[in-house]
Amino acid sequence: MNSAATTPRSKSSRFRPGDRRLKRRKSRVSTKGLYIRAIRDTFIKLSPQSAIKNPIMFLVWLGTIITLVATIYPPIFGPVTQKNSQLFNGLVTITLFLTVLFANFAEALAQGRGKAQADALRSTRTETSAKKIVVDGTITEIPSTTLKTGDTVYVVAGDIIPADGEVILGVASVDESAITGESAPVLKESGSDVASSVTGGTRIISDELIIRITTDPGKGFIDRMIDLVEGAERTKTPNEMALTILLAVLTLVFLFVVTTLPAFAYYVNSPINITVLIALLVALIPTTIGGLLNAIGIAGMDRVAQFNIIATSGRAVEASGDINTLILDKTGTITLGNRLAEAFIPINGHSMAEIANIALAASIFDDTPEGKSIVRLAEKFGAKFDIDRKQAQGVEFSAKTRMSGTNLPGGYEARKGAVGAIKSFVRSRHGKETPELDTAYEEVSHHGGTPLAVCLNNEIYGVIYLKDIVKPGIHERFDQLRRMGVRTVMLTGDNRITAAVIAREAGVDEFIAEATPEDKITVIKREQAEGKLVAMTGDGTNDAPALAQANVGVAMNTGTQAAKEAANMVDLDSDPTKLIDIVSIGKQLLITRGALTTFSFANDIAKYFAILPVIFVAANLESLNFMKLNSANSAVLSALIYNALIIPFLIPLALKGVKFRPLSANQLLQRNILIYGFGGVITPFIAIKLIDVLITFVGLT
Ligand SMILES: Nc1ncnc2c1ncn2[C@@H]1O[C@H](COP(=O)(O)OP(=O)(O)OP(=O)(O)O)[C@@H](O)[C@H]1O
Ligand SMILES: [K+]
Ligand SMILES: [Mg+2]
Repeated sequence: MNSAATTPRSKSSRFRPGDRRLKRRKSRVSTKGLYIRAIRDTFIKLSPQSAIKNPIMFLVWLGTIITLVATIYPPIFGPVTQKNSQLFNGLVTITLFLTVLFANFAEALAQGRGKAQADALRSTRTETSAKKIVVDGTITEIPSTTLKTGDTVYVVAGDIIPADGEVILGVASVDESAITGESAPVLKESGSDVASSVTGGTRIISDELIIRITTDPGKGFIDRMIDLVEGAERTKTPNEMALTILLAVLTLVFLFVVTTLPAFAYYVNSPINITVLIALLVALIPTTIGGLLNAIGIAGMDRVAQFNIIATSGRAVEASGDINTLILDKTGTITLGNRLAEAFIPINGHSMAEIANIALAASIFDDTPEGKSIVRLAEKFGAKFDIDRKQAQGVEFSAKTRMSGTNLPGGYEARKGAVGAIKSFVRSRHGKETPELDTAYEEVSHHGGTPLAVCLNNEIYGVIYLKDIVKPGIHERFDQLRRMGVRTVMLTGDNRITAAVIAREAGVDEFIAEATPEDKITVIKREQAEGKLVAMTGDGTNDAPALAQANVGVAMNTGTQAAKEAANMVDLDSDPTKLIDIVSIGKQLLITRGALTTFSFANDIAKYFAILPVIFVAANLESLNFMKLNSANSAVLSALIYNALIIPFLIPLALKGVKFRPLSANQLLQRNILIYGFGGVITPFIAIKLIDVLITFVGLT
């Protein structure tokens, strides 16, 4: 952390109480277009190269072809009976084909939104030319796609910034709506930690800038964003891999069972035909979750994108659902962050005028919002700075020194800062500390304010009260997190008392006061050593190592390139509280997948009971047919129709995610088993019975 952390970011300063600022990225595509595209992709996905990527559905696809052959030429797999009629084979074929199409459609629909977003992004990235500054200082125009890391370019109002980079000279306003969807221009200037990074594809709307390019062609932020929303880079996450393997193993087991059935059936004198065997196989293998698994993952990434967050990997999104510890800083994240000087408290017999004068002198070069507000307050008290500015020299604030000030002519040093920092400053100059200082500083701290001690050389004049307010609603959000089993740790450079007061008011579980930027990484490592997953936000260059170390590191879009590269998510709105939403989205993704897996497995039990009696009907195991389905054929068909229809039925749930409640992992598990496990067993019995009655009524079997 550095001075950047105390500067309200251009965007978070627009935070209004109660305003969640989670306006969603406006969808630039029509729903109709989305569906047309999804239907087209549904059929493209039937190609073998594409179909094989989903082994479960591929097996169904193979089964469809076999039953199709049996439909065209029924005697091919044995004598034609009523159980093996052309009509029955044909109906099974259609049902199986629909099953494959439904699964393809689910995936295509999930991908569709991302593809549409990618198209929109591509259209903003027109082929631009760049004004490259060459060694002798002259400018040559080259295509922006040939720019490399380290090149220097010149841009002027109206130009599109040709590639990602850092401003090295100039101040200008930039329209970043192409990436953030936010129309208000953002100020960019060199030297500033938070405002010096620019993104290729955005447009400069005033003044001019000189930019050093920080990415190679095709590797820029917008390129990465396109790859991501399009799903080009989507590799299966570890969780998805594990589930895919489980599903594959289950499928193999069922495949084995089903292929050994004919021998067994023959033994009990009840030969089975191939169509029924395939139907049984398809009913048993986990087609529901197999068909929806990819859609769930893609939709999770998409939900993150809708919150204006760029996640660089699906793994990060999932990890955010497993987070145990959330590290947040105080100023600007938990509090509103526009700390303003509220009062001066003179001590040691000094007057209000004296402290106001020294505070003014110590703040005259301080550009932080704190510094500026101190100047305003001091001037209200009639303080004046009548020394020639050129004779004085500013001492910039840093989170490490925790103070700032001005060196005045004649060797005078005016300083203000954290009480501990000023105490040691005064001590090093053989000044004395008084109990009055502690009284004043404790009073401010007990109000949750930040006390700044003011001194001139070795004499302390008093305390400035910087007022800061806990964001409304933050307490409830931490309560939610606690219910989800997530611990929150507040890290602040402020003193222990202030930290304790704010921590209590905000309801965080733990706080660390007088923290240096390095402490962030220490805390992360400590938590990780205990086997915990940690999430944090940051924006400064010195946050980069911690962002990289955290399991989920969210960089602010206003932050430096270093921070953005180290993080695995970038928040385009630069709202540090969004970390809380990210955790919720991740949890929802994991829960949705878990719920639908449970439902899928539970479903198969019922289908098994619907079909099994059919197979052993000749063996007089009629007692197995407790569902009293009309006929063998209608039982098989009903189970298959249910098996197909359940996929489109669950698509909305897979894409939207199951209703999310902030509960602990254990409570969630219990809830899910109850709803999706129990429901998953009951639903198909009822549905299959209904379908059986219906198809018998219309005379299909
Ligand atoms: N402009 C400033 N001049 C002098 N001292 C400052 C200034 N801004 C902050 N301080 C002091 O330095 C301390 C550390 O600042 P730092 O930015 O590291 O932490 P913070 O803003 O209090 O909390 P957080 O880390 O949550 O942002 C502050 O608590 C305050 O006492
Ligand atoms: K199934
Ligand atoms: Mg700060």
